[in-house]
Amino acid sequence: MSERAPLPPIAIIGTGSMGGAILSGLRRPVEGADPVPVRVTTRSEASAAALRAEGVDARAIEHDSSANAWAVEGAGVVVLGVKPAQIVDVLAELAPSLDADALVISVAAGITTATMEAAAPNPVVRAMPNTPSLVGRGVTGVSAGSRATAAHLTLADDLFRLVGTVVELPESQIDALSTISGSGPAYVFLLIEEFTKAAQAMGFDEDVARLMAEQTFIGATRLLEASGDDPEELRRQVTSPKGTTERAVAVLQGAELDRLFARAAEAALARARELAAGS
Ligand SMILES: NC(=O)C1=CN([C@@H]2O[C@H](COP(=O)(O)OP(=O)(O)OC[C@H]3O[C@@H](n4cnc5c(N)ncnc54)[C@H](O)[C@@H]3O)[C@@H](O)[C@H]2O)C=CC1
Ligand SMILES: O=C(O)[C@@H]1CCC=N1
Repeated sequence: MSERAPLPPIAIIGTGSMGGAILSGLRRPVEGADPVPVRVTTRSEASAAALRAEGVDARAIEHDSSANAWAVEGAGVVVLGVKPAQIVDVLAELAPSLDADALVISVAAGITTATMEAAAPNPVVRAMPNTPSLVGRGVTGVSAGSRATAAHLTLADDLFRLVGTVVELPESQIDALSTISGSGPAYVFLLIEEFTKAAQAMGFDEDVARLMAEQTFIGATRLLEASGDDPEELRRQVTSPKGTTERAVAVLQGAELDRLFARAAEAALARARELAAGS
């Protein structure tokens, strides 16, 4: 996360929530390191203009139909940040413009390296990041396709290490990782939303309710990180015997919270398989 490995020029095709998070990580200044040259594209001219206003080399396909070809010209790494259903078409369209050794990295849910390899002759890596990459605290699973060498995988690792932690794993586990760390920030934000509503139901104004809910989550996760203790031990420290927390935790466990999380992850996995099948 701290040391920046020298990276070749990078193109990001599709700079929305996830592509934008990766872009922000890449643009964070690192002492003693030159900025990584990055070209990015979006569909709409409005979002490309907003990026240009922040100093990003951005073009929109709506405005310039050759924008994607421009972005990949001379790029050593091409990150595909478009929707899963667009990956094959976008990659096939890009194929004639790609440098032969350019590494293509897709972050799309469900789309396999075999599917990408059928669309372009380049080496491919499949990655599953998450939006905390925006603040350098992402978790990214990476898996190499059949044409990618160890050096290509290292390149993908180096790129995603700039925006957080990287886990190398077999492609058969990428969808499962996605159900936990890829989607996980949404589960956390949902819990904060529900926690806020519970505070409002107790009579607090929305501002105070949000402050209590958000700062409690942030404080608890900082404590988890700083202490190095297990979450179970930290929970025990809050749960006084015969106290108030014990009652609340009993309600949550009585609602089979464990099964609920397992079911949610299974639902996400099933959807990844649908996306892989093109639906
Ligand atoms: N949002 C998330 O937390 C995560 C998303 N992903 C994956 O990232 C990909 C993108 O998802 P989001 O960022 O959420 O979607 P998004 O809708 O925010 O971003 C998609 C971007 O692609 C651009 N775009 C559409 N067609 C294009 C084209 N032909 N050429 C160039 N740009 C084009 C759009 O303008 C937009 O900027 C998906 O494949 C998703 O599975 C992966 C991990 C986490
Ligand atoms: O919801 C999705 O399909 C993407 C993949 C993981 C997080 N967002």
